[in-house]
Amino acid sequence: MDALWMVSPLLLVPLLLWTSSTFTFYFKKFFYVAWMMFLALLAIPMSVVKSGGRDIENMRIIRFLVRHVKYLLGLQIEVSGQEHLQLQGPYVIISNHQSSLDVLGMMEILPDRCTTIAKKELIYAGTVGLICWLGGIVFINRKKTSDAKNVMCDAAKTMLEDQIRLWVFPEGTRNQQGDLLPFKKGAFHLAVQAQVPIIPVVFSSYNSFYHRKEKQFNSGTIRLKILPKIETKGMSSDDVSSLADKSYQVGTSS
Ligand SMILES: CCCCCCCCCCCCCCC(=O)SCCNC(=O)CCNC(=O)[C@H](O)C(C)(C)COP(=O)(O)OP(=O)(O)OC[C@H]1O[C@@H](n2cnc3c(N)ncnc32)[C@H](O)[C@@H]1OP(=O)(O)O
Ligand SMILES: CCCCCCCC/C=C\CCCCCCCC(=O)OC[C@@H](O)COP(=O)(O)O
Repeated sequence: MDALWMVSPLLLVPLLLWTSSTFTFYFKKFFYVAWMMFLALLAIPMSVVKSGGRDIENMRIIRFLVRHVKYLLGLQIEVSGQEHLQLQGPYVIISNHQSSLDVLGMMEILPDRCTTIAKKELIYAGTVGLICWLGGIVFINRKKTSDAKNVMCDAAKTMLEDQIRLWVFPEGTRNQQGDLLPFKKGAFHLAVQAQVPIIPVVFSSYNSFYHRKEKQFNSGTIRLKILPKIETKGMSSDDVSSLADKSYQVGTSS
């Protein structure tokens, strides 16, 4: 009987851990990274067999493999305005950026022949880095604006030559404050240089289920709103600032 009194509190420890929201936060975060690394490990040989190397068509494999992950994390994704993505040819998608969880929403609506611009550090993220490279993700060095600009100028040409769509996070970094950081200009130069439309996508705030600082990661719903295109035909580099301002207004009012 004495032994039972001693063991019972010990048995409570894992139970308390399991129900603690901090434990759930770390568990889900760890699981998310580990599972994405595992999925990337599957996607690498599939991509090499399908395309023989770096090819935007590999994004189809990534999209297919990632779509179930939301269920494993207790998340639902609701999409509105899907019709705005039904455009022929290249375009630039811009969206707000809260967390690495944005990848789930991105893969929910990612059109064919669409890849993204990412910080170059991502390429070192193990299997995830390698599959990003195989998926044609365009890596930029944010610390060297001139390098980043050159890469994006080349991307504008490739978009037209290879009929590619690009997803850019114009805030340039993650932001969980529920507002929009000032927009960087790269996405707008890109769209103007390629003379292609911009399609804004707004992710709803994750604050109702996910808080990095407070270590909370509950079940919840991500709402993705795809907005009508913003034309850039006939615009020049002189119009980039006003285009960025207009896109920012559209984003904040949606
Ligand atoms: C199976 C499992 C698989 C799992 C794999 C899942 C794969 C999914 C991966 C998802 C990855 C998501 C990654 C997201 C990120 O990494 S976000 C961070 C990286 N992205 C960005 O930073 C994009 C936004 N940033 C920009 O566009 C910037 O403008 C940048 C080009 C980087 C330059 O930075 P900076 O100097 O800080 O910005 P400014 O905007 O102030 O620009 C300075 C001046 O340069 C002019 N400029 C900018 N770009 C251009 C250009 N392309 N051409 C000409 N000129 C340009 C700009 O106008 C400024 O000059 P002025 O002040 O206007 O005179
Ligand atoms: C060698 C092992 C290294 C392990 C690293 C794990 C990498 C993460 C793995 C899986 C996560 C799922 C896909 C992640 C892709 C999302 C990338 C992302 O969101 O990058 C943040 C970037 O936009 C802005 O960066 P900052 O906010 O400026 O900082």
